[in-house]
Amino acid sequence: MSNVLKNSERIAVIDGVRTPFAKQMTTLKNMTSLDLAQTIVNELTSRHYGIEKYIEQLVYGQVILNPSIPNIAREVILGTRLKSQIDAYSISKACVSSLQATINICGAIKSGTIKSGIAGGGDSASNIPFMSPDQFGQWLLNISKTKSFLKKIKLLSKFKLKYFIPRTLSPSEYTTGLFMGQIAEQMAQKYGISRAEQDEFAMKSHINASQAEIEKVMRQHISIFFLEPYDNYITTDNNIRHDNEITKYGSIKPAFVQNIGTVTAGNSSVMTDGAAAILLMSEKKALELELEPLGYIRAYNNTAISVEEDMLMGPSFSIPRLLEQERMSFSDIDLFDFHEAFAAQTLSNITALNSRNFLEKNNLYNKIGSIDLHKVNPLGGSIAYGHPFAATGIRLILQNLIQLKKTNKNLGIIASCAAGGLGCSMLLEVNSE
Ligand SMILES: CC(=O)CC(=O)SCCNC(=O)CCNC(=O)[C@H](O)C(C)(C)COP(=O)(O)OP(=O)(O)OC[C@H]1O[C@@H](n2cnc3c(N)ncnc32)[C@H](O)[C@@H]1OP(=O)(O)O
Repeated sequence: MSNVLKNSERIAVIDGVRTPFAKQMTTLKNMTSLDLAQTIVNELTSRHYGIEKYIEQLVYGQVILNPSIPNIAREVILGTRLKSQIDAYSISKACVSSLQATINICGAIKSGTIKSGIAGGGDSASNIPFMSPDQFGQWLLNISKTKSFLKKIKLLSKFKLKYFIPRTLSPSEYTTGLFMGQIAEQMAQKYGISRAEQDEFAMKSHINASQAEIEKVMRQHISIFFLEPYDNYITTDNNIRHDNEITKYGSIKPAFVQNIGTVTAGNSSVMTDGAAAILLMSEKKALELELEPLGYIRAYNNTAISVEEDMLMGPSFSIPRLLEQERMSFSDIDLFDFHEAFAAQTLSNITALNSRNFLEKNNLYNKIGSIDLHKVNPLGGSIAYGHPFAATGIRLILQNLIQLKKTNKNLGIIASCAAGGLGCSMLLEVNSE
């Protein structure tokens, strides 16, 4: 599924902000997903005096769903300074959730339904809902629906101890039952990505992110985050390593396939808490309000592939389709920001994109040339920052636009794989006028 937004209809990214990203069960552990979402949307809107009256819709993505808050987007509206008349809905699309939230707002703007909206996404990996087994719920329902006292007693006697065994978020893919890390191992084997290459790539992610933090490249777009009881605050991501030695990476044991595996804690993204949001507007409305956008969303592509093998290869299908739509090749693109679920997954995608064989075999547009690795994730990626699933897409958009602007460049591509064989890519453009 593709969409090209013609120049005259570009969607302006007015501004964006994210929380600092924090490793699971660290500084943000006491913030629920809703706390993170409300805080970040409040922060975004408070940066633009009077903007609330122009916002017409909010779409918010989440992966770790809380059944007691089925529409978190609406709770964001009701718990912030935004008008209760603003439409809001929530979506869940694995790691591309906030990219899909962005695409939905773009679609609503393009169709003329709205002129301005907020897209966001985030997850708290520290606050995972635990559920009772289904049989426990049915047992309780049966008891409550039974009118006869004797029958109730009989049902009570059928209680089983296993009802106390909680179920929670599974780190494995539902259909195949495979862990994401196992899938990354499978891809590393198929695309010939060695452990040394993975470690090197992961270390580069940390080195680049560390440098970006020192240079405060993203500082304006990372909120100062006050921690309850509000006598303390954080401003930086806490997973970035500033002391990188390749020998340390090499000494970490495989995490998903014992002994012979190559995917480790060092070359994987970690479970993370965080949220992000962007303010989107039609180009015309932005001009009318005399707002200077960070940049524009020019086109995007959503792709789905099979889950049996290579499940995290979505970008390798999505990007050629995006380039074909735009009649472009890699040499036209100044900067790439790819989600790094695992070094093995990112490198497998880059290898496939650079392989004429792969493109031809999959009937993909093959006049795309090859990716210059120096243009990939120059500010670091998910391995260093962490990966609060539904926030990562918007982190990619922000990072890409800020770096394009800083380096006086114009066009960027961001891309992410997602569980379920999904992939999404976007073509971004800075305000070059
Ligand atoms: C969902 C989608 O739609 C698409 C996707 O994105 S798929 C990806 C989804 N995400 C995942 O699957 C999460 C993958 N990651 C994980 O499951 C876990 O991080 C993991 C199993 C790989 C590791 O977990 P863990 O064992 O708790 O790691 P952790 O304790 O932090 O690190 C282990 C050791 O390595 C060390 N280490 C980690 N990174 C290091 C680095 N960069 N340099 C040096 N040492 C490092 C740690 O210090 C630690 O050392 P000690 O044992 O001495 O303390």
